[in-house]
Amino acid sequence: MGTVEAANKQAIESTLAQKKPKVVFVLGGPGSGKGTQCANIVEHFGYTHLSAGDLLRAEIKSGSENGTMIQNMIKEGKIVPSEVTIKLLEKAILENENDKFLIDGFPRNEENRAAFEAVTGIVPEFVLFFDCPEEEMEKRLLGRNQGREDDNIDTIRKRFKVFLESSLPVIEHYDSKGKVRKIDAAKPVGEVFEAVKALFTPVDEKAAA
Ligand SMILES: Nc1ncnc2c1ncn2[C@@H]1O[C@H](COP(=O)(O)OP(=O)(O)OP(=O)(O)O)[C@@H](O)[C@H]1O
Ligand SMILES: Nc1ccn([C@@H]2O[C@H](COP(=O)(O)O)[C@@H](O)[C@H]2O)c(=O)n1
Ligand SMILES: [Mg+2]
Repeated sequence: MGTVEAANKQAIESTLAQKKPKVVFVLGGPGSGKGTQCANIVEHFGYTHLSAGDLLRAEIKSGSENGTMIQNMIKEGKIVPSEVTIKLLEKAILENENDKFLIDGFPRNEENRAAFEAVTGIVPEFVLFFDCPEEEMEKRLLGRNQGREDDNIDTIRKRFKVFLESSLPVIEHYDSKGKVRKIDAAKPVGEVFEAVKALFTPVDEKAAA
């Protein structure tokens, strides 16, 4: 890394440390409904939604030098190196005036988790975990129809394997710290959101209701 690049990196990290954003990680298997529920949380609770997958897909579209590498990784259901994804997340947090963020689909593996913590110093308020059987997730992904290159049966199977082998251990890590809020995501969208709402509604409002 050159001197200017290193100075820029340091400036971003110190600005981020001053901003002290409130972060909720939103995790769950592919197709468990993370994006769907994040949209509801944004509408009701004023968070900003940052999907790591969406940021990576936008990076491909922008024609960035990492675009081809990211596209190949996504096609194979593999996890992009942390430095790439963290840089995109840092930029998105700093460019937004909000101070509370839903970070969807990140951290996806131990490397993501440890690097994000080391680089940003941000510890999540809690981790929202959408628990859903594979059979249901597969059905949802095959019916999603959003033109995603990774929504085909071969890549879906690879994504499930990566979720089990690399992402579940991250959820277990946060569970051991008492940070995981597990939601039954196999239910209809409205019922899932009722369970989500209870987690975001301040305790005093719940008492008054
Ligand atoms: N509770 C639900 N019941 C039935 N269908 C759902 C439910 N939640 C989401 N869906 C549908 O399932 C598909 C996947 O949902 P969504 O994109 O929110 O999942 P995701 O967890 O963000 O997936 P990915 O990890 O691939 O980004 C979408 O077509 C969505 O409309
Ligand atoms: N932390 C992450 C998040 C995502 N990816 C890659 O993007 C793909 C799609 O992610 P979605 O959350 O939108 O499903 C995912 O399969 C990975 O290839 C990543 O590398 N790191
Ligand atoms: Mg999504």
